[in-house]
Amino acid sequence: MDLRARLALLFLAAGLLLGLSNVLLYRSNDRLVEDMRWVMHSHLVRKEIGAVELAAHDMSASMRDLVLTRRENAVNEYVDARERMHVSVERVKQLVADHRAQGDNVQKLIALAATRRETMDRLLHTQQRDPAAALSLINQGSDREGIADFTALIQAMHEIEGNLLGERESATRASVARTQLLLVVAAVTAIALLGLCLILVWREQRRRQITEASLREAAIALEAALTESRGLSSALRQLGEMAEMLQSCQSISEAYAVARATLPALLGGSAGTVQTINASQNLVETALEWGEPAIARETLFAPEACLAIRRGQPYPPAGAQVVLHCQHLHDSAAASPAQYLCVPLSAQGAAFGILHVSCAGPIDASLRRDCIAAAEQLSLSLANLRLQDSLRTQSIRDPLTGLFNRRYLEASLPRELQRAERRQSDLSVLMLDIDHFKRFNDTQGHDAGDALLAQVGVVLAQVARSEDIVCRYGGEEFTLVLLDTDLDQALGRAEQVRRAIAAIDVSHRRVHLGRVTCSIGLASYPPHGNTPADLIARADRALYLAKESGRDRVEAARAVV
Ligand SMILES: Nc1nc2c(ncn2[C@@H]2O[C@H](COP(=O)(O)OP(=O)(O)OP(=O)(O)O)[C@@H](O)[C@H]2O)c(=O)[nH]1
Repeated sequence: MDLRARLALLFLAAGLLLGLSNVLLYRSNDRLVEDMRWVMHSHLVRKEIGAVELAAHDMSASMRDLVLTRRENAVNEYVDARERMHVSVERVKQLVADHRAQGDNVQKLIALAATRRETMDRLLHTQQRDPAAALSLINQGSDREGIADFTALIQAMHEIEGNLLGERESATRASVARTQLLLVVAAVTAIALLGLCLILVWREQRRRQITEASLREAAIALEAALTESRGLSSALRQLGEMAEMLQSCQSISEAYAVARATLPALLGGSAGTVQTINASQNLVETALEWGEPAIARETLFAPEACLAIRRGQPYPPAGAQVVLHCQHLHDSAAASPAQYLCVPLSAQGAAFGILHVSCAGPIDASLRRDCIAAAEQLSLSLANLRLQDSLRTQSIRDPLTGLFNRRYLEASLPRELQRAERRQSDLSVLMLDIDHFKRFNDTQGHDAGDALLAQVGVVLAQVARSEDIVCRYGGEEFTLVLLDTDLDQALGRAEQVRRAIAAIDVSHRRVHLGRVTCSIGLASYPPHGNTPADLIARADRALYLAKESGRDRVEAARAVV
């Protein structure tokens, strides 16, 4: 039942109760008025009986006064007392008409009063005719004839009326008490109902206040949710843009450029860095950074120094008490554990780096969420690009020496020749073969042969310029494409290579295997040909000549006639 219905019911009950108590009060009041009227009536009766007695007494006194003193005014006083007694007797008669006993007494009183008047009237006549005879009658007590009966009757009537008065006063007191009780009951009931109404209204008001407070809280929560949702949608949009851009990256450096451009805005208010574990898996290196770090950090550190890398999970964990700190952060991290976050960059469950952020204040839930989401995107993209890099490397590199393979040579030599043709520049091809490699293999073992090939690869990479293309052509044969290099320059470079190979002190499993030499044949564009096949064939033939001529030497192709 709602408040309005309850209040209506309560007011109805209050109305009924107050109406009932008013009716009872009204009736009780009527009764009280009636009782009081009867009390007044008894008082009046007693007063009139007293008036009759007084008039009778005055009649006797004035008669005696007349007879004894002959005072003229005494006659008038007698007449007045006589009249008063008559009037009072008549009044008493009217007043007690409702009461049988008093009614009977009144009849006697009328008779006795009449007798008293006759006795006194006779004495008055005697006084007027013969004062001495009147005096004699007074002295004989004639004036007191019937006075005893009269007085006794008056006493009896007084007593009856006194009893009646007592009863009526008791009834009046009872009426007063009843009325008072009713008044108290009505007042208490009214106060109780009023109190109940007040309690209901107060409870309703309290309920409304609570409802309003919860509505206000809900509105605040809604506003916060909206703000968070706006922030979330903005972060999602930025993350989406970053993911889209990362997808179009073809190299890790491009991915870092995208990350450098998007992370500062996405992780607003923070400073951060993306750091990756190097190929040797022993150092974490800085790939990119932004902002002024709130906590000083190392740019190069061991992977174990980062708890996020160790645990494979963001660190510090959300809401947990931080006891340990990442060792790549300086001591200030201990004083402000909530101000930094390291999120591992991982692929197939293995961490290959971290996204680290730090703030001047505590890192809030939304920044934490965005960091984790950004790290996921970066992980996916970087892992993908690393895989692509690795596949690309596998497809163009020789796994033993790390040099380009023959496939790469066959793809790049035509391109470089075209470019040389366009630029009208020179280009030379060196074919290099290790001397008596079979013998080396046979005497030192195949593994030692592999080690030698790897060392030759290292030396060739060292002596080559950055623009040179150094390939393992196959077996123990190597090819160097020297850009912008004419025949003379190529002869010089070839000699330099030969000496470098000859200088290798070959060792395998800490065992020195002696020296090794190589033979080199070279051909140049334009003098020896203008197609890759021509240049390779002529360089190969020059190599054959070098072998034939005793090995450990450089031979140039014969000029085309
Ligand atoms: N260990 C090792 N040996 C290889 C590899 N590829 C080719 N060989 C060996 O290289 C040797 C090449 O020998 P040959 O071409 O006959 O000539 P050579 O012994 O180098 O002698 P010359 O070229 O005449 O000086 C062969 O025994 C091959 O088995 C490789 O990847 N590793």
